[in-house]
Amino acid sequence: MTSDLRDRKATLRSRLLSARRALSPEVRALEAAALAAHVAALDLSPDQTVCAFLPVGSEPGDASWLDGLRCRVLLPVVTGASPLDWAEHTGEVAPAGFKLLEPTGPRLGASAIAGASLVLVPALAVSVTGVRIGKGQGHYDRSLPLVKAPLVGVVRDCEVLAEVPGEPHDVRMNGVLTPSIGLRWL
Ligand SMILES: Nc1nc2c(c(=O)[nH]1)N(C=O)[C@@H](CNc1ccc(C(=O)N[C@@H](CCC(=O)O)C(=O)O)cc1)CN2
Ligand SMILES: Nc1ncnc2c1ncn2[C@@H]1O[C@H](COP(=O)(O)OP(=O)(O)OP(=O)(O)O)[C@@H](O)[C@H]1O
Repeated sequence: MTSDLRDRKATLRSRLLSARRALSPEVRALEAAALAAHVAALDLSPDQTVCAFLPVGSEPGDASWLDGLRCRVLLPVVTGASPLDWAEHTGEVAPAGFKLLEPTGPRLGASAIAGASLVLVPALAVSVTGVRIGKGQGHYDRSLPLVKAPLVGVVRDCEVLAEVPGEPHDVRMNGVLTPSIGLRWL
């Protein structure tokens, strides 16, 4: 990666994170309720698997959307600089690195993501052409090449941008899920 691209990504990340942290608890609660309603309206059957995530910190949404999915939900587990591991969402979580809450159940292995019908991907922003920028550790970048199902970036409405600096390893999102609009295919 060129230093110019690295700088542009770092500047964009810090701008997006500052804006996220400035949001009031009231706005966050309204967004979380809206996202939970949107995922509850997705037409998933109980035998389908969705890879989702448990929002933390200033991320849009909260734990309530996981139950609204009404199917088998897998949550990510960080295992260092390798693809993410996965475990089933049962409601039991424990604090983990990066201020995350991770599921405590049996680890299913990195390949579990390949069996998902849909992957909801945390992002700081997604461009209108599907380029995603995340927290900068490459965790999802290393896992998404294993997926054949649709990839949906979960962001705020103002985080769907005209352009996001991308690299060859960035796997494009097929859609975005935002609090005001819900699921939009790109
Ligand atoms: N909820 C959630 N789970 C996730 C991710 C994510 O982005 N969100 N990940 C995506 O790859 C993986 C974990 N990777 C992460 C990498 C860096 C940071 C991080 O820098 N956290 C900051 C706080 C950022 C904030 O306020 O939003 C910190 O620890 O200070 C978090 C997660 C897997 N699980
Ligand atoms: N498929 C991959 N295999 C190995 N390393 C990778 C892969 N994809 C990305 N990386 C490395 O991960 C680091 C972070 O990448 P990038 O800046 O694109 O993060 P990001 O997409 O914002 O983060 P994340 O995926 O954690 O949300 C970079 O150093 C990059 O080289």
